[in-house]
Amino acid sequence: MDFVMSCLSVGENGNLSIGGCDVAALAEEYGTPAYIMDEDQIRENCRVYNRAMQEYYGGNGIVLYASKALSCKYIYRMMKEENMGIDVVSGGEMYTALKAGFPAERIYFHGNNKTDDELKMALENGVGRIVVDNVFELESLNRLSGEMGKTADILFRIKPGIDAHTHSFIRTGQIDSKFGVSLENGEAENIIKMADDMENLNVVGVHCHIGSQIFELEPFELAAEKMMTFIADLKDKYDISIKELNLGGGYGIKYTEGDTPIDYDKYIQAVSKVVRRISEERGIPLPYIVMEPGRSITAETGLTVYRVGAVKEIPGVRTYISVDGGMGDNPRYILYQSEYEAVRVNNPLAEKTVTATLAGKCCESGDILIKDAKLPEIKVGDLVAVLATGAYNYSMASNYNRIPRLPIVMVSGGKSRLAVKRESYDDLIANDL
Ligand SMILES: Cc1ncc(COP(=O)(O)O)c(C=O)c1O
Ligand SMILES: N[C@@H](CCCC[NH3+])C(=O)O
Repeated sequence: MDFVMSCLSVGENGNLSIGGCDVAALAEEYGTPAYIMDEDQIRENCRVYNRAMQEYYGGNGIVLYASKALSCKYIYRMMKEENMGIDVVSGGEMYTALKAGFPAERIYFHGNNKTDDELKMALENGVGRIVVDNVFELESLNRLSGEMGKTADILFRIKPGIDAHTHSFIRTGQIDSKFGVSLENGEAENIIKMADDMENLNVVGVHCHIGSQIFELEPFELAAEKMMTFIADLKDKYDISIKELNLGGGYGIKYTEGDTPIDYDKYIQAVSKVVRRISEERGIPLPYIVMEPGRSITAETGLTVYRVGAVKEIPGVRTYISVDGGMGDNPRYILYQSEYEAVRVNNPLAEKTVTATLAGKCCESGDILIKDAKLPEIKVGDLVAVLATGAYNYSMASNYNRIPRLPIVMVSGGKSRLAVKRESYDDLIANDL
């Protein structure tokens, strides 16, 4: 039996090990609960994408890390070192990246309701691209750019009308979505024509993102086909040249044994064939390609280690194993009924003889990490690791019940260090007046 995360192994002492570090020793050193991430694996994932960009597009493009998956200064510094760009979706993410010294020109600013202050911040700092979502934003951006004496390089977020098979909350490419303008009814075409006449804006590209945790090739190929056709139509009809095509992220990862992600390399190869074919057929130059993977860069590189505080067997009904974290550090079950796998830190490959629900410590019945998890015998005091929590956990964490947020421990080559400190009770009251 294997782990769902390839960076895990079993150490000589029989404990779970990540990036050459004993998880029990890390739990001792940094306390529980804690996120533990394999830095080398994050870097390798970036390199897989950068190599694919080189191989299939001859390097004519950029890979952005969609930093909503996990945003902190440490990771932005890593992304800079790995020659990645980043996607930010709020003033807060942008601020964090800039404070980490991330180069502004490699930042793409997304969002369906950017405030004037956020747009000004992007313009002031020379953020590389602003991905415009709607006509109101377009007008604000043109006005603000004029007032500030700047020209903004923009892309448009477009709904290509593709319904990828994933949880309805994380689908974004279909017509009924709050994100972007739609291809179908001429909305996209109209807004681009409008922007083309605006003095302070430079229309550089188009963007789509069809959803997240997608396991199929076809929706990506279809999106690329629709977007390339749209680019060619704009050229034919209005002589508008779109130089940049941003195809978003969304590649699925392995949370449980049942998940069957495709090699990222294969997605990129398949999509590049579509892009090249339409470029030839329609006689338009190959656009500069942008990709925005988030989850697939960090999810499988991280785990969350918890300590068990209570085991409650309700005869004939269910057994609850309660740990010292929960929906505050991982809200994905309560939001999407997401599935995870957990292992006992000691002897993690022991036979799974127990079915029990791994519950959090929040005052909420739905505060569950894994419903009916398959586990080995677990007793109070044991350490349990929930796997593949490296994306959309820390970044979606809350202080519900005034529980301090967890630290992020990075491991690399058998050594560990803190990327984010554990919040203290004083941090919790720091803004209380
Ligand atoms: C615009 C945009 N780009 C990229 C991503 C990253 O998606 P994923 O983490 O699924 O790769 C998202 C999130 O779904 C997004 O909204
Ligand atoms: N936050 C989501 C995905 C949304 C992606 C952002 N558009 C998750 O945890 O799966």
